[in-house]
Amino acid sequence: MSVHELPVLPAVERDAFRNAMACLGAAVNIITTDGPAGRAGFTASAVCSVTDSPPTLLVCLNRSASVWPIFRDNGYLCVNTLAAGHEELSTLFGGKTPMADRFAAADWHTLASGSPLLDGALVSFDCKVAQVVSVGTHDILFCEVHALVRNDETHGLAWFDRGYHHLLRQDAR
Ligand SMILES: NC(=O)C1=CN([C@@H]2O[C@H](COP(=O)(O)OP(=O)(O)OC[C@H]3O[C@@H](n4cnc5c(N)ncnc54)[C@H](O)[C@@H]3O)[C@@H](O)[C@H]2O)C=CC1
Ligand SMILES: Cc1cc2nc3c(=O)[nH]c(=O)nc-3n(C[C@H](O)[C@H](O)[C@H](O)COP(=O)(O)O)c2cc1C
Repeated sequence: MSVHELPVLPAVERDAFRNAMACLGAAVNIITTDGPAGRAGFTASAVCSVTDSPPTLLVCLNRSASVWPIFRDNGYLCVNTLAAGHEELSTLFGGKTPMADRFAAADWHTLASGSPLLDGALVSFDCKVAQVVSVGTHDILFCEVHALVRNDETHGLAWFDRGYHHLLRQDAR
């Protein structure tokens, strides 16, 4: 049997990787949870669809974030995709602000899972965390979607080139 030698590839610097990732436009989301471990929320652009059967999305959360143990212990969360105009809220949930101040800046409803739904979000996904996989510094939370709330009147918000950009719906252009 022949042994196939795998190529040894060079490492990419962390900053070069981040500069490259800044070229990828992404939706901006506030991920929330509330339960026995308490209430928490953080801004995340590392969110994407995994499969529609069962409806599942993933959220990548840095294990060094202050909110990490709260999400680990509650096991339920809501992905609130931000709309145009939510830039300040996104920055507030982007770190280093006390949790009470983050939540005081907007209006919320409680979902079946107990997680806070952001009033005026473009769309909200109420989820149960079905599986967690650790890769490097982050946990990948695979989230089964159990309820949806859409707000079809608002425009979208994207994070691109380290700044916010409004995404207008077709009929508004
Ligand atoms: N996946 C993540 O954990 C992300 C974290 N952030 C955090 O938000 C702050 C501002 O970010 P930017 O202004 O976009 O500038 P930045 O230079 O820190 O990041 C540029 C891009 O690299 C990626 N990135 C940043 N930190 C990462 C991490 N720890 N792991 C994996 N990918 C990462 C993201 O795609 C980000 O948009 C930073 O503290 C950054 O660490 C931002 C986006 C994603
Ligand atoms: C635009 C933006 C996108 C972010 N995306 C992520 C992400 O996908 N995953 C993540 O772990 N942190 C992300 N962060 C950083 C977290 O929001 C931040 O670490 C979190 O609020 C916890 O901060 P704390 O430890 O000060 O509480 C992002 C920040 C910003 C401003």
